[in-house]
Amino acid sequence: MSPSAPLITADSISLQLTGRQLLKGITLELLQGEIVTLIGPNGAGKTTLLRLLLDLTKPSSGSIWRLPGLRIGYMPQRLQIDSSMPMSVERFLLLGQPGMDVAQAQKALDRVGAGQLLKASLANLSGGEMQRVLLARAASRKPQLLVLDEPTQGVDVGGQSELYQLIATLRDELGCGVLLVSHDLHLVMAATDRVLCLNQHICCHGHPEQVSKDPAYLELFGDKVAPYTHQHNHQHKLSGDIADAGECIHDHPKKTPSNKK
Ligand SMILES: Nc1ncnc2c1ncn2[C@@H]1O[C@H](COP(=O)(O)OP(=O)(O)OP(=O)(O)O)[C@@H](O)[C@H]1O
Repeated sequence: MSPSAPLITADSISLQLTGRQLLKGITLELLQGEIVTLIGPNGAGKTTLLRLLLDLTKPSSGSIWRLPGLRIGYMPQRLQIDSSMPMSVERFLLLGQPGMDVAQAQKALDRVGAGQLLKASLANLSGGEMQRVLLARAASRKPQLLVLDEPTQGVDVGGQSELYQLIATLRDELGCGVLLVSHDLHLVMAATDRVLCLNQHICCHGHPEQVSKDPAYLELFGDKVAPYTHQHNHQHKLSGDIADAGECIHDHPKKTPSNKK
């Protein structure tokens, strides 16, 4: 497979659930070896879009193509752990992963700088340790695509930069594509190839450096490299729907959201 072979292609996908339009007209391409970051405000549909791409939910319209036999490593946004049920990190890494042995579990932890945690109890991990263990599990089966839903949740700012650096290193080592959801645009800028800004539809997209000079981007994010605040010049109803019948009043880049430069 060539370094930039398509892994997943979505063509005009939309999703309506219980009468609400959650996603509208999303077209995107995920390529091998590329880190794509999905940003957007709470409730923008980021997790919902991941679920569609992972084939956990079907779109109401549009189509999604996946590379046949695509191996995906998924890191969920949060993991509910019942503290009354003790589970070691080792057991968690082996659980539901047939063919994986303790040596491979150790290697997966070493890869994310958490080798010392093999025998630790999952319930006692710090926020940063837990994110590394989740990342180790997602990356443990040589995925062609890593899908990471807010991988730095609960991690302090210094730890967040380290984690993003680690994700870029994993991409280089595994040669996989990466799709990650993040709220902290300023931190992911350095470790991402392409940004997709989602608010039910794709508001803007492109290479971070190109996008950071793009008037549409500046209109959305301002020109400060500061903690990410999301601003739109269109209104959303309480339901989350766009008030003006789905039409944006800001200009959209003409390119399709692929990495065609
Ligand atoms: N199964 C469902 N049925 C109905 N509505 C849903 C369903 N799943 C999600 N939603 C709604 O879709 C919207 C988008 O949710 P989603 O979790 O995708 O947002 P998000 O961008 O990931 O948000 P956050 O940044 O807060 O994690 C929300 O308003 C949510 O309530």
